[in-house]
Amino acid sequence: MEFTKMQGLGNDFIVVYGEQQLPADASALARRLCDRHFGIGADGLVFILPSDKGDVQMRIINSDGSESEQCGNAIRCVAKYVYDFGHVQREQLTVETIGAGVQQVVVTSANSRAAAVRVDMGAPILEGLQIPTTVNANPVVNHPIETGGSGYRFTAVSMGNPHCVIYVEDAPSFDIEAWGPRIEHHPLFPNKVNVEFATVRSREHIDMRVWERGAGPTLACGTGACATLVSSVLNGLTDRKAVVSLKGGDLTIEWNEENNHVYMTGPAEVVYTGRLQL
Ligand SMILES: N[C@@H](CCC[C@H](N)C(=O)O)C(=O)O
Repeated sequence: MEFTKMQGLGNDFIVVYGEQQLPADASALARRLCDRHFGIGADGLVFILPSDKGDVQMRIINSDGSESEQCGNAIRCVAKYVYDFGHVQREQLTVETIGAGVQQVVVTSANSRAAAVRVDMGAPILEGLQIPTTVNANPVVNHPIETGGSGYRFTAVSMGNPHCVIYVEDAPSFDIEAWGPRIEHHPLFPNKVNVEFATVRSREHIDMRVWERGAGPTLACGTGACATLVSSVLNGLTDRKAVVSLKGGDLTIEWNEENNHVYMTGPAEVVYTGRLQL
């Protein structure tokens, strides 16, 4: 099986193209291949599959073997893959996802390669039970969460996958390893949750660190950056367009007032291509 190692702001994926459907052993394969010592090493295993609704379908399996409904950094990698390798020779293309429908993607190219990718990530889901959280409110903003006496407050947003945004004094130095896993598995979130720890620096700039459901600490999370911007607008902390700075770099996120859609712009890179001995 051929694969391509790709990354978006250091959120890294093993990308497989050419399968007709998700392999039955995709979960076990992800656990094995994503292992950083005994496998290739990645945050997730991504399959680019045929689609009858868009140009391609994306399926993303986290490094723990669980499937996610959506992944912002992987969508940009998928767009770059199909554009750079000539599978879709258009700068505007569509990617079908499990949790967020068909997404419109625009590639900006340089020397016939995708240099930046802008994704219409669709409308955020703000209704508590749909996110899902057990909090029956719409939206779920600045809600208390008790975990080991922490007394944090969170805002919940789904971008197709669930997110819990918590504001802290200094996100870059925050101990996400201590708090991330407790909140990921908290009973408030029946499908578990991705956890974003954010610090608003100005109305156009947010620092964020992420603990991902099924993957742990990663260098960046596209859907997490979108959820953080939406949360920051709901809390009156930022304007509707801001740069979200992650450990792996910056994403520009905009929540459009007219159509309610969230737009994410950022890079994607090919690291290398290889062949798997299965
Ligand atoms: N890194 C991703 C999100 C990947 C899936 C996530 N761990 C989940 O389980 O929902 C992104 O860039 O959005």
